[in-house]
Amino acid sequence: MAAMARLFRSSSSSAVSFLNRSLSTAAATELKSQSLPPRIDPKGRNVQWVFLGCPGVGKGTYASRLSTLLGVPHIATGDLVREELSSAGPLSKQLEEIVNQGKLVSDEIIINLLSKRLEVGESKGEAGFILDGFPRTVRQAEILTEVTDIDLVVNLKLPENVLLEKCLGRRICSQCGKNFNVACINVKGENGNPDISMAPLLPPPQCVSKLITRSDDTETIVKQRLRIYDEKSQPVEDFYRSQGKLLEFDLPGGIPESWPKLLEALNLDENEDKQSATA
Ligand SMILES: Nc1ncnc2c1ncn2[C@@H]1O[C@H](COP(=O)(O)OP(=O)(O)O)[C@@H](O)[C@H]1O
Repeated sequence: MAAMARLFRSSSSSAVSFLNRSLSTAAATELKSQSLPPRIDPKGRNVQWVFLGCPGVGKGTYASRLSTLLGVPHIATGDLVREELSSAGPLSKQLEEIVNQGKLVSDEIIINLLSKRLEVGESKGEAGFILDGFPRTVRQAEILTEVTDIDLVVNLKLPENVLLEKCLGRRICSQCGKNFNVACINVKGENGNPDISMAPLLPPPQCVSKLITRSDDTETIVKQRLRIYDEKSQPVEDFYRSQGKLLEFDLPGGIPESWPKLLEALNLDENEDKQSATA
């Protein structure tokens, strides 16, 4: 990640102006040759990963767990948007309208927010990254390809009716920021797919009175976000599939069933990696 931020800056006075320029020109081609070494995890793998998946699939949950395990930052563009939205800055009103209609923020704005986040990370010496919610359009994916090498793209999948229930059950503690889910999901598998059950992820007593629901987690807006995912983000899956970087992962259930299987699919061992990551 520091590599990515440095790469942006090496061609211009700031990462923000670099990324903005790359939206309108093909300037990034020249930069590609200046790539810096990526972050390598203790087992010798690169950790410059992207998490794809529909709203509510659990990208944030699994990306965040993996970021702790591998010692790389979890960067969620949805969080960057929400931070900007609540900051009462110049973009705040505009972002609120877009997000509450379930639409995507413009590539320009999202790249600005991501660049700023990368610069902060660079100043702290961060290396590697797990991106969650970016790229969400083929244009964003193309820009990312110009500025850094992505090693792996994990595509998390759940049936649409489960996604809707999960979004509607999502709750966030306004104090500690942790995510919970009050939905109790039991969905019969269709067309030969297995049944899916997910126990609620309930908050501890100290969070109960502080729970909030995201303003875009209403049925109408979630359905709109799912529709927009199909239209704008599904092609991003194809983009990475054609490069052989896509790992498809059908979530078998909630965290207790899915987490060990995801680690297995990624060829990671929780205990071993924790030890070597901290060695
Ligand atoms: N890469 C992106 N491009 C455009 N808009 C984005 C991007 N990432 C986040 N957003 C905006 O922030 C909102 C919330 O994002 P996120 O928390 O990732 O939600 P979701 O649960 O829909 O995946 C999105 O609906 C969209 O308006």
